[in-house]
Amino acid sequence: MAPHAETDAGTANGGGHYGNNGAAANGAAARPKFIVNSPNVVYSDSEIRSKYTYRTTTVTDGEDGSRIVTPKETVYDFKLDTKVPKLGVMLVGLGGNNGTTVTAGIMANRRRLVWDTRNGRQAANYYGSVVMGSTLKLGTDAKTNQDVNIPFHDVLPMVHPNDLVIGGWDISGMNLADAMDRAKVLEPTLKALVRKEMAEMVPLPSIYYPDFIAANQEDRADNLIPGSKACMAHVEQIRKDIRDFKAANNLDKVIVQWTANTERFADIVAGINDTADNLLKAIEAGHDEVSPSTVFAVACILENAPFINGSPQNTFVPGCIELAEKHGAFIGGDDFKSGQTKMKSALVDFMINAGIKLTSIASYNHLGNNDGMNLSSHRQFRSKEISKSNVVDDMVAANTVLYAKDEHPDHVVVIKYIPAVGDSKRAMDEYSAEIFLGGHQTISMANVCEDSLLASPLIIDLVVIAELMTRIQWKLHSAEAGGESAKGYKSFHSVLSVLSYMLKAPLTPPGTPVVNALAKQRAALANIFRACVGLEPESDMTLEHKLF
Ligand SMILES: NC(=O)c1ccc[n+]([C@@H]2O[C@H](COP(=O)([O-])OP(=O)(O)OC[C@H]3O[C@@H](n4cnc5c(N)ncnc54)[C@H](O)[C@@H]3O)[C@@H](O)[C@H]2O)c1
Ligand SMILES: O=P([O-])([O-])O[C@@H]1[C@@H](O)[C@H](O)[C@@H](O)[C@H](O)[C@@H]1O
Repeated sequence: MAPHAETDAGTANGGGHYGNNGAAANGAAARPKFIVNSPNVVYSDSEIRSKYTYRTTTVTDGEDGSRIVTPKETVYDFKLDTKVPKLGVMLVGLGGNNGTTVTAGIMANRRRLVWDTRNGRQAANYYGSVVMGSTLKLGTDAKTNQDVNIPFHDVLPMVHPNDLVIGGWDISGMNLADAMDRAKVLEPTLKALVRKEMAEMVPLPSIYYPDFIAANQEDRADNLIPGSKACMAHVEQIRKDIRDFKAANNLDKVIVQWTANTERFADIVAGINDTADNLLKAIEAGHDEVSPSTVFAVACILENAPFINGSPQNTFVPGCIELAEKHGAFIGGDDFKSGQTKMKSALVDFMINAGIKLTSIASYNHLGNNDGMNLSSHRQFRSKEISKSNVVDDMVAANTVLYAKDEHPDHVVVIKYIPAVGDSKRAMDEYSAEIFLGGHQTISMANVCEDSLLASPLIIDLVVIAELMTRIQWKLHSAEAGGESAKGYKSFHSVLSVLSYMLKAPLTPPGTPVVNALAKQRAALANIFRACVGLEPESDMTLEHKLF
């Protein structure tokens, strides 16, 4: 049977979000899916303003060694621009497994494609995207007293992924149809339906500094901007590419995301990449310790295009973070958290918060895609080993009942390259723990992760949420703030730690703690968006079901 063409204009991806596909993408203000009935929330044609009381608890040491716990309230004013922009996303590594998969996936959803598989007809979907595939609790039904849950995408006006305009760069000049074949991720029947559109897409030439990725990547490097180490010409070319892409597609904004190969870590060198000024000088001087990903990040910061790093290398050297802060540009990273590590962060969260003393984690996987081949080189593997290992640190440190200071579970990360399995990574993990009265619990897990089908929805979430964050501003409520400085609204800090749910090694503003616990990361995301429309955090206390 021939691949099924597009379904009729069904509702698969219609309504159910702010406006219809595209309707809100022309910069028009999106119609809210719900109205908050509160004196603290004011709606206008282009904004939602809310007054939000943020309640925390400070702990101080009492005189007798006790602890004094003081509830604290900070009143904020939030301002949300409800105009959903026409958004472009430029992927570095567009021709890779993730790049081709996310591009074809958005095409399939936009056209509501249905194709044949050996298990029957398959319709396009956005499963695995927290924004498009999950819900959050809005409140309790006044009549039935039951939870009312809404699509996550409906909580605030967000770009719909069907409306994204995609482009990007790759050191491989292969068109996306051939690159999709090279990736070996998608069903032939789906590929047939998007082949024509994919074949028309060819990645822009990119910068290639051989020392930063595995030597085994050299064969595909045939689409290059001249020059094998950092220089300002590279920064300016990338900036021009962003401007040209924005103009050619009549875009309001562009977000850039690194889904290119994992690089080795860059050495942090005083006088080279430790400050913004030194980093720019180092690029001007052609210093060979500046990586391609850092050059892309600098170009995006200077072009005011949010830049997200989906790989584990330390793209955001201190000078890069300082540059983003100076320019008020947004950055986020690092390393998509797609399958094995997402499971790890959830399982460790459960075990440690259940009072089970996790004593060791053996985290092995093998995969056979090009990412795996790149990671078969030790220096690139080391970047990944770090991001996959640090993901439990906060949960362990928070439980001083189970762990003494600086005590932590043994944790080994192994990644092997086995071409035969392709993109279908096999993860095998063993979690050993001590339980009651000297007992032991061992959890052994096999987890087959189709890496690009798991990572692609994260690429979408990172883009949609990062764009939304550019439209949220805050200030201390005037009654609290007093001085002139409180009168102007500010954006969130340049480092978008709110993206942590999608990332293995969340980048946070300098000096702030890293949270890896998966439930906390998702709660932070949902509750920050609730606060933007004046709603309290979801506490799950459900006193209404307990006190009567
Ligand atoms: N589940 C996942 O797939 C997953 C999860 C976490 C992180 N990642 C990371 O995402 C990245 C991409 O994964 P993938 O499976 O798509 O890998 P891939 O090797 O298939 O694709 C990477 C692409 O980047 C290109 N490239 C390399 N250097 C470049 C440069 N300087 N400029 C432009 N393009 C460049 C390569 O030619 C290739 O097409 C990897 O770093 C991987 O570690 C993937
Ligand atoms: O599934 P996950 O741990 O989140 O992430 C994946 C790793 O398990 C795998 O080893 C690596 O090759 C991929 O690039 C990705 O990082």
